[in-house]
Amino acid sequence: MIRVDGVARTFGDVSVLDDIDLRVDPGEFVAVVGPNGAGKTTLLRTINGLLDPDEGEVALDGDRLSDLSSRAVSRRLATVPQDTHVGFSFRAEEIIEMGRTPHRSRLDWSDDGEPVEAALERTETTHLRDRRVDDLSGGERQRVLLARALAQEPDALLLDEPTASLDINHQIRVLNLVADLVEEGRAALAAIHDLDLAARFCDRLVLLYDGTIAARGRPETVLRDSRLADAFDTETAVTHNPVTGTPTVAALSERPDRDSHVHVAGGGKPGVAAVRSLWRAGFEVTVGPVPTGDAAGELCQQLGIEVTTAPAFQRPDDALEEAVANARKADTVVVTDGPGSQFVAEATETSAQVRTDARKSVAARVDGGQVDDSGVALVTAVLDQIGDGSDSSHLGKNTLHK
Ligand SMILES: Nc1ncnc2c1ncn2[C@@H]1O[C@H](COP(=O)(O)OP(=O)(O)OP(=O)(O)O)[C@@H](O)[C@H]1O
Repeated sequence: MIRVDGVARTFGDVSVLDDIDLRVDPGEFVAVVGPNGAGKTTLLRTINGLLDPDEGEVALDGDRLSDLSSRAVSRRLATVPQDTHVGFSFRAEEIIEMGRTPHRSRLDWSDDGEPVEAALERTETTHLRDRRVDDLSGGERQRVLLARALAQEPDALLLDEPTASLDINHQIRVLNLVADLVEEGRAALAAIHDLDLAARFCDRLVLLYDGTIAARGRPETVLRDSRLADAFDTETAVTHNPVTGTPTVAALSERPDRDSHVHVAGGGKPGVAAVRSLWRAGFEVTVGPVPTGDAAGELCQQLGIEVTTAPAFQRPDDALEEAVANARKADTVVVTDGPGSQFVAEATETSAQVRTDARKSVAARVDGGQVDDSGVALVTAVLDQIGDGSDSSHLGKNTLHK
């Protein structure tokens, strides 16, 4: 088990890690995620003893790292580094045999070779055993270093970007292998840039940002945490991969900042198209009511947009009241011909308050409620409606679909 207690580390006067607490139990695969320079490698190097923390301590199976010899640490913990350059022209098999060093006594260098054979097999590198490591591709070298870590027969694994040089097939194979090793009772901590892979294979994510752990927990929770956008300095949308069923994250390009609020009435395909284009164009958007489980409602949840929902085929009294309140606050209301829109249309058409308060009335009935794929016509109509024609002229597919 890996335990990190109150670890701090500075380089010069720059604090890279500050009061980090972390625990990885046997049978757990944890990913450290975070932007470039967040301190992921520094954290891993502090855990394997290559760097001393300025404050705090690291323990392996309850023993303080500072009390263990480097051989003792290497018997418990193996590292697959980010930089796979070895520096000497060894054969792959010789590199993997180095993983046995912590287990050999100084006098007896005999070894049954079984762990090396097993490591070659599990990492599918047997065919590379006689090749010189500096002739191998980056991905092949990365698998050889994973094999060296396995030959070490550790209880815990540290992996720094283990899939960085791997093709999509080997990414999955290597992470499946790590997941299998974890299921056999090891603990694994990996710095992983690819949030989708981290979410798919790891039990927990730890978001490292600004020297501290900004969020931690199950992948779905961390990836939906608002601090993810701060950490990566970009808005993100989290959806579910229909094949793996695990979260997938899209970084979104910067939205223009428009100080206008649009309420969208109606879900389904027209609602999705309207929400997507208005959101991308930078409006504050509210939506509703839409039927429970509606695609527009799901999109809103992924984008963090306020949406009111109600069971289909029922008059959505409470949801309608809320939606009309949002429509009343909005600068304009877009009524699409998606499900649920008729209620707001009725309410806004009969509500003098909505008509007068929101500059309001029902604003954009673009193409009879249909929204074209690019959304340009809709966004232009909304800008015209609220008297903000300033930059509608350059709105094009690219602006809206980045
Ligand atoms: N030996 C060092 N001397 C000075 N600064 C260092 C040293 N090692 C790391 N740093 C700095 O510490 C910060 C964290 O680096 P680190 O490599 O841990 O980040 P990372 O999260 O692994 O980044 P990446 O995702 O780019 O691999 C960076 O600003 C880096 O420049």
